[in-house]
Amino acid sequence: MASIHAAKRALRAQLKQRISALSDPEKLHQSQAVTQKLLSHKRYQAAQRIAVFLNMPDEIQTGDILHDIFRQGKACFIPRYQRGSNHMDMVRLNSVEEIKNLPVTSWNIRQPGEEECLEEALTTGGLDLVLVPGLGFDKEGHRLGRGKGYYDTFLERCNQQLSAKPYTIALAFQEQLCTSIPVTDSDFKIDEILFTEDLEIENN
Ligand SMILES: Nc1nc2c(c(=O)[nH]1)N(C=O)[C@@H](CNc1ccc(C(=O)N[C@@H](CCC(=O)O)C(=O)O)cc1)CN2
Ligand SMILES: Nc1ncnc2c1ncn2[C@@H]1O[C@H](COP(=O)(O)OP(=O)(O)OP(=O)(O)O)[C@@H](O)[C@H]1O
Ligand SMILES: [Mg+2]
Repeated sequence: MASIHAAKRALRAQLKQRISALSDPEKLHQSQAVTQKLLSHKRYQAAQRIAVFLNMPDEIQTGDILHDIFRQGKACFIPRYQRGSNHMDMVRLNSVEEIKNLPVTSWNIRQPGEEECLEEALTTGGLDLVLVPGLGFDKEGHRLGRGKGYYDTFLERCNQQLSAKPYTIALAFQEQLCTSIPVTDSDFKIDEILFTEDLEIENN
């Protein structure tokens, strides 16, 4: 167990370095390719309720996806995590314009303030699709996140509370593909990972 945590920590550091070496044009190019793949994906097109993250600088850029979700009239939910725990809710975002008015957390992520009373995906009809961020992925659908367990815990709650569990798609730069990711029992397997090139991975 301790060695898995150490292996995860080492791989996280390595992946952060690898991603930070990508230039802005390269990140933009890969983000556009992944976005195109997602927008033409059957699961995306059929989904009415979608959870999407507001990307950090080292993640696939989700701006065009957010615009498309609203253009298509789908319901959009974004993470609101609680610092110091592994609790995260997916809360309703009503328009793309709202994003720029959201406060920035100490980890530099835009998200609604805790005092705001917002529609929560899990109590108002669940989710059809969860777009999942992460630092690294392997072909089995294993995922390495940022080490706080927010998505693992959230997806576990989806399974407990929802009759239909959401489909999960991770969005990643090619550089985030690893030969294998060390995992424990609480790590959730992602249904599918979208990369730039012809490397898509399906796990069902
Ligand atoms: N765009 C985006 N939003 C997201 C996530 C994500 O991975 N991406 N999350 C997915 O979980 C949640 C936030 N989780 C996070 C977990 C760790 C760090 C982070 O930067 N940690 C520092 C070290 C923190 C510390 O130990 O004090 C670091 O990595 O340098 C950021 C976000 C919810 N929102
Ligand atoms: N379903 C769960 N319930 C309770 N604790 C969990 C759950 N999943 C993970 N954790 C705990 O969260 C911590 C971080 O887990 P892990 O190292 O897998 O993070 P991660 O998957 O990289 O992060 P994230 O999911 O936030 O992107 C671990 O201590 C783990 O035991
Ligand atoms: Mg995990």
